[in-house]
Amino acid sequence: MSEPRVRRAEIAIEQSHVDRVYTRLAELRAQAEAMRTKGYELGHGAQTEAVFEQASMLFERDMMVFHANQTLQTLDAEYEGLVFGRLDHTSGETIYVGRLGIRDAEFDNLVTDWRAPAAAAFYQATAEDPMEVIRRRVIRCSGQSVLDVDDDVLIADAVGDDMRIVGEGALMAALGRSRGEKMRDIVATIQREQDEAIRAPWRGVTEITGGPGTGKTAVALHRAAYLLYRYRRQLGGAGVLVVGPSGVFTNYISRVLPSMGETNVELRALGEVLDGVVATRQDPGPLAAVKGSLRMRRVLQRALRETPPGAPGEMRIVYRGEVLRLHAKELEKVRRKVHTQGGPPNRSRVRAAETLLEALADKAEENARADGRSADREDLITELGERIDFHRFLVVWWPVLYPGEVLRWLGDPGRLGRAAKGLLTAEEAGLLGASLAEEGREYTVADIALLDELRLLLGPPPKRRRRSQPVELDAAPPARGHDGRGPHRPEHYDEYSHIVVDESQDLSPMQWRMIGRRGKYASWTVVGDPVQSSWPYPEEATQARDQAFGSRTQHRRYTLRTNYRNSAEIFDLAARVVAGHAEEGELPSAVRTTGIEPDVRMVEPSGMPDAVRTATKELMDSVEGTVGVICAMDRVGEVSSWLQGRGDERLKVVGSLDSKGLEYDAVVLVEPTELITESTTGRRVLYVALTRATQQLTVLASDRDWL
Ligand SMILES: Nc1ncnc2c1ncn2[C@@H]1O[C@H](COP(=O)(O)OP(=O)(O)OP(=O)(O)O)[C@@H](O)[C@H]1O
Repeated sequence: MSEPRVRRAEIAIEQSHVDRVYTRLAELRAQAEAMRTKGYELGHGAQTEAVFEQASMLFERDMMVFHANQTLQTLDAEYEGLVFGRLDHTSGETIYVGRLGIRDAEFDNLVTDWRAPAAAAFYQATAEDPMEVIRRRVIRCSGQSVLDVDDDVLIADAVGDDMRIVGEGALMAALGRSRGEKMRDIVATIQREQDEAIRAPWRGVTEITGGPGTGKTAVALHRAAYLLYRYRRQLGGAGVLVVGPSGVFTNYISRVLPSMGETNVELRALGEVLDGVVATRQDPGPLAAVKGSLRMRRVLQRALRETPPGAPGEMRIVYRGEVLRLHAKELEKVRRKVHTQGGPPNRSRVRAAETLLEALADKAEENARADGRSADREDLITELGERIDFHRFLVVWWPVLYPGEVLRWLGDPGRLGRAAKGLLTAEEAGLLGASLAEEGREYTVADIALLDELRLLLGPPPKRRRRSQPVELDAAPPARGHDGRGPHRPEHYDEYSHIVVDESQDLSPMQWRMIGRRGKYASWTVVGDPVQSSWPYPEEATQARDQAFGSRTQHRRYTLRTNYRNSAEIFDLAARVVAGHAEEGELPSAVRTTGIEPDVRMVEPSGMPDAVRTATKELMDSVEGTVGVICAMDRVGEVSSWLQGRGDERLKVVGSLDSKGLEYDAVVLVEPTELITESTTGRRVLYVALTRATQQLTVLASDRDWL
């Protein structure tokens, strides 16, 4: 038979199996529906009501509805190709691998879940170690139709006459496909080195490093799905948190887990970790470095111990006809004393009252001594402690403090000077003060870790006040879970059972503290690439990170070495830019060549708008998928205005730091030197931007300094 005919015949064979799977899926769906209906009926039938009042029956009914709903949710997930693989074993057994395990009415396997041990060979078998697999087949479907099949022969000698082989590489085909707005899952083509990291044991800390495009993000998400499948009992209830660098990024990856049937994972960007605030703005590099430094913890601690603005500078209270007066300095002393005793201020008001009463008693005794009288200390403390005017003073002098307001206090040069003394340089304090003093400012991503730190240092506000004033940290509720839907957890939930941190090389020490707080009992998967780091002080971050992991002793590390994203031509240019900034062997190797070299054009600054328009149009015409225009962070608005009127879903303008983790079919990179100078880590940011394109790259530069 000719190759196309063989292919058609093999597609037809697989189609008949896929048809059986979907028929069975429909049956299972109908059964689950029926079970749900029956569950509801159990509770409502009039004659059965008395019987079902019994708690155990009600429990049974609830479980029935719950399970039926869960099954329906799994069956209804948007599967992009439910069946995607087949293994033919030496024993003659054939198994199909898919996104979900399905059995027929006789309990025989129609599809094996990709995460089940029986499916591991699909990812791990190689020609050197075939694991008794003769042929591995990738089946590509669209909806319920089989489009193509692609085979790998692992034991050539065992291929019988009736076994036909087609195709020349599912991986290359997958890599060459155009990119859409959202990342796709890679279940059908996970590579062996990736599979090892995905299936690593769940306890302790699993670190996955590798260069750009090596699949770290994909691997981390597939690992989350795998862990939830294998260890649902241990992990499912408490939940899994995935933290990414930006909202653009979490949106980009938001489809991957649902496409594998997992909807119970919370995705949050670093600017959305704290409930109640969503920050998307980035600070300039040097300012972000100050805000992220561990020294900020001391600065914040000092700041919150100061007298709040607007607090009275003097206390006067009349006791038995005598005016007792505490001056500013005396009040300060009382405040210091309360703070020195420790404990968060929002939990210390009672202590503040007691200490204040003691100071008033001292004052009364002092006055009495001067007049040759005696004063009864106990009486005074009891009487004043019950007086309404004392309490009125107390609530303004020791008010409930909110993180947002304490952070704003540091916009005052006097307060900042005192809090930062000996901790920040004058230049650092200047940057910080100017940023926090801005009128009506929105929080930046780096502020969120400071607010979270303050939340802990201040302690929770009393419940009653909190209800009436819930928005001190700003109004909008954060996006939770996929598409804003997500598991419902209490505010400031900190008991996740597993935390995945993507682009971890960029977390500041303060951000590590923020995430660490949420993972006190968690195991971790931490993904990153030191060469792409935009954080200037790695030692400090390592220290904070180790603290976040706590006493977890199991630590395993996987390194991915193949770049699946960039064409070799594009990656060569990127690698040249970081040469000298990466250790030997730290850069991955790109496996795919396209024959299209990156196009580097010299352009006068005045001609840049035209050049950007031209290059963008060319790339939009020549690729099918997305085109990204990447520029320095502070030029996003300007560059977007050059492209106004080209409204197209496929086109995105993005700042250098926001391009982390994303990818496009083609990229126009504007003024590479600006990406180096805007940041404290210069070339690494440019390296990130240069490694975003899968097919084509055009660089527009007015100088050659970056090369
Ligand atoms: N085994 C695979 N099969 C198909 N596609 C893959 C595979 N591994 C990675 N890819 C694709 O390669 C691209 C890069 O993957 P991913 O974004 O996970 O890499 P990364 O290491 O996180 O990159 P970066 O560090 O640059 O953000 C994605 O489009 C991903 O789908």
